[in-house]
Amino acid sequence: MSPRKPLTPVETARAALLADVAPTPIERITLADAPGRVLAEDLAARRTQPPFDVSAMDGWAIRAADAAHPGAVLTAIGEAAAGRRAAVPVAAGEAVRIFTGAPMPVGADTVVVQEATRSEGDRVILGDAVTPGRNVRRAGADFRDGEIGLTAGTRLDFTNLGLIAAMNHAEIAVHRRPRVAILATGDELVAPGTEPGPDQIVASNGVGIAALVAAIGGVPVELGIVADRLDATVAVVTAALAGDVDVLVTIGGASVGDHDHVHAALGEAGVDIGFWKIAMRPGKPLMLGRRGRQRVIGLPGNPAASLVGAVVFLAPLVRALSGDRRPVVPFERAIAASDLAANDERQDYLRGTLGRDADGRTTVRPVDLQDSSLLSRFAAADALILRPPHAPVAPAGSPVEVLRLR
Ligand SMILES: Nc1nc2c(c(=O)[nH]1)N[C@H]1C(S)=C(S)[C@@H](COP(=O)(O)OP(=O)(O)OC[C@H]3O[C@@H](n4cnc5c(N)ncnc54)[C@H](O)[C@@H]3O)O[C@H]1N2
Ligand code: MOO
Repeated sequence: MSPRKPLTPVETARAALLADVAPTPIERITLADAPGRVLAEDLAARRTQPPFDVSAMDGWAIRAADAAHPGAVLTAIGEAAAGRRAAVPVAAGEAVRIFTGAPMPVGADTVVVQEATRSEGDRVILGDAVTPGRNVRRAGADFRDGEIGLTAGTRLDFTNLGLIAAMNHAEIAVHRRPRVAILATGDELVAPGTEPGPDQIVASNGVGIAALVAAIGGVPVELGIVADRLDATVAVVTAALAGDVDVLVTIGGASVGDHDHVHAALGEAGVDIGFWKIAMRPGKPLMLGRRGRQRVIGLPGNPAASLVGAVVFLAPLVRALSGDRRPVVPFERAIAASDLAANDERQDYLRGTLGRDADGRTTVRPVDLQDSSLLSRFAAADALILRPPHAPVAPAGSPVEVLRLR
């Protein structure tokens, strides 16, 4: 046997995967369809907000100079409400009844909250002296006409869609959702809900991968299960790549056994495999390839290897194809709640559960069993704990890097 080729470091493989991703073509959508999508253009305000000075409170619009002394008495001359400005300007000694969101009347510069006043007929009696400009929101305080409010590459959600609406865009340009075909391979697999034969199991990885793809804004395209035969695998892969998919994900058959045909099948289907065998655990036999603008990710069959491979490679790829300029979600700091063993040359992604210590710091504890076949332990985890290659023992209490799964 030939000596073993060194495994490719995760970061090397991922950098190559993401280096020249061209985002999918642009389409225009309404704001109702926008959550989870990524803006494909810089978006400028089509108006100034607020468009005029507005009152921040219910009260009286006055000239501050009239309230330089406590107990000043003014004459009420009209009303201004949100959507309806006062008909008359405010002159010295006058006040306009005003409500939150109403345009400031001409002549007035300050709003006195109603709780600080008393009125008798058309007389308004003020309390303490007021600060000029108080309770007035200036025109343009939020944004001005022509200003860029959001830049291309921004992922759209509840925090920024209101801004787009307020800037008066009803439609926006986004990148089309990346289409991700998902193909399971293996004679042992049957679809969920069917009765497995004596030596079979239920295919489960594709379900989780489809859910991940959908959650990050892609469109999963289920291709079902192909048998462990080279000709059948070549046929399905070729047909899949002839379709309108941006990414093909295969599951299983990635290793070196006599029934692992994916590497050969991808080659026969014209896929150029740039990487096979990554220095990671789980997920070592993972493949990264391309055919023209289409990308192929060959995930290993063990469930945790499939899902971790999808988190580490597929999710950033789908985000990058969507136009997201920060496709790799950074790990965050947590405190190990138990001792972590020293690591070998494969970057480890331990399944773990998050918690909090007495000081309010985020803690993480590996689940009891880390075998890559265990779906129950993956479902129990809410984070991956990163153990870099050759990391020394990390005693309980040491800082570690984690990635939240939910
Ligand atoms: N001699 C070696 N053997 C193995 C190596 C190695 O380096 N040398 N690597 C091991 C590692 S690491 C992994 S991971 C597995 C991956 O193997 P494959 O990608 O070829 O996966 P399969 O053999 O097809 O399946 C492995 C396991 O996963 C189950 N499976 C497959 N697909 C699904 C699915 N869609 N849903 C649920 N479960 C699935 C399958 O039944 C097997 O039990 O190789 C090691 N071997
Ligand atoms: O990727 Mo394999 O599941 O590490 O054992």
